[in-house]
Amino acid sequence: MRADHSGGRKHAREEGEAAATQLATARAGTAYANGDPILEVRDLVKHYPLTQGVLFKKQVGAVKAVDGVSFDLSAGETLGIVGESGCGKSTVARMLVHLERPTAGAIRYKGEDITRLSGRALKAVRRNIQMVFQDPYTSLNPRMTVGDIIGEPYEIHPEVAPKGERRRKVQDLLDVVGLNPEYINRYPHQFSGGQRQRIGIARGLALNPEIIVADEPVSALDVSVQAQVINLLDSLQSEFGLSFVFIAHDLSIVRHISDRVGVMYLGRIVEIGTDEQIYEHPTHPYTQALLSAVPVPDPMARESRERIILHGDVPSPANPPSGCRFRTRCWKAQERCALEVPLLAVPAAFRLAPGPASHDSACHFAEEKHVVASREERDTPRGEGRGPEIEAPGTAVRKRPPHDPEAQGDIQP
Ligand SMILES: Nc1ncnc2c1ncn2[C@@H]1O[C@H](COP(=O)(O)OP(=O)(O)OP(=O)(O)O)[C@@H](O)[C@H]1O
Repeated sequence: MRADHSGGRKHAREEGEAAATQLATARAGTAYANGDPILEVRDLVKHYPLTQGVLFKKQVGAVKAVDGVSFDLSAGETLGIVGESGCGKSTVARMLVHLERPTAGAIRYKGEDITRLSGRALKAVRRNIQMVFQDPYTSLNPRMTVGDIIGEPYEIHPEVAPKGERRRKVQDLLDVVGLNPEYINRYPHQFSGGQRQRIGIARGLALNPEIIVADEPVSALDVSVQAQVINLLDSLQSEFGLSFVFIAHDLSIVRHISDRVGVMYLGRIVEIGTDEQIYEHPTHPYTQALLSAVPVPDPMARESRERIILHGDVPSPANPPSGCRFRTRCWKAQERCALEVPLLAVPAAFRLAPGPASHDSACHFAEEKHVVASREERDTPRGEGRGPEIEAPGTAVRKRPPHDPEAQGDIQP
């Protein structure tokens, strides 16, 4: 059934625009200038103890889920984090939003170490760093209305929206994410997957955060809906000056949205740089292998590229290899790789020759390899080497996401 809400749309839009201005103004006092590091993560570690025994538990080891991760996030930037399942991406995300306490390391927000904050100080910081979860089907409470779900954060932070203003604020947020504000009393099951993720995003925006940590926010969605949600995140970022940590295993999606990309393997970042550096000038063998596996729709480009097949499984994070963790699957591995942990830094070979290959890569034998089509190659017409892209009909980045009448037609009465 197609819901008709055209009458109230213009009014809702005007109100929504005012709301957007209000949200932006509310954050203006604390906003950092674009480019300043808003988040600095240093040597972050999360080890989960492995125990034995029922009555008397004895620690016999640890799952080294995250083992020395460092990166900066600049204001207004999107940092993508990619890697295979189990490499520690979600654990990093959970630590950033204080759902997990790090075993060691530091997270600095605007220069202040927030790692071990508690009580009021933690509450204040948490407001500014919000999370959007992976699965819109399970992350929304089916017994709560959309209005209650989006407005829930106001119970903990009533200073952001006093009781009398909450309904209006939630409606504004619905409008901001492209949903009809009149749907405020509906339940999650009455929405499609993409719409539910919009609801999750609206909840993430409720407290006017500066940083959004999005953990696989589109992995559970259909491809065409993925593009719509990505484009929504893109436009919200420009509108509210948000900084994103965007976690995903799909490299094409990460490229589409990220300014910089960090590649994780077995609890560590092995390579980090701008999207051009990582996708067009990767120097770490693991990044090259990951990129070589990205599906290429164009048959000619597909045939002409080299496919790197990695052998063996990812080792257990409870017992990672010595030295370089990737060495057991790496075709370049030598004795040194078992003995010395490669540092995440610009490799010596590229230090004196600045160029796109000159970026941080944790490999003793870092070497540039052209694996995916460059931007120019991708821009050439199909059939002449055009690479993968994300696009869905009618989803070009807009200043303000419109209500999506097609998707709203999905709503069940
Ligand atoms: N609470 C926990 N106790 C023990 N081990 C855990 C816990 N949470 C995560 N792990 C382990 O830590 C490692 C990293 O998990 P994490 O969920 O961060 O990986 P991921 O890269 O996000 O993978 P996915 O994409 O599948 O979610 C995995 O080996 C996982 O089994």
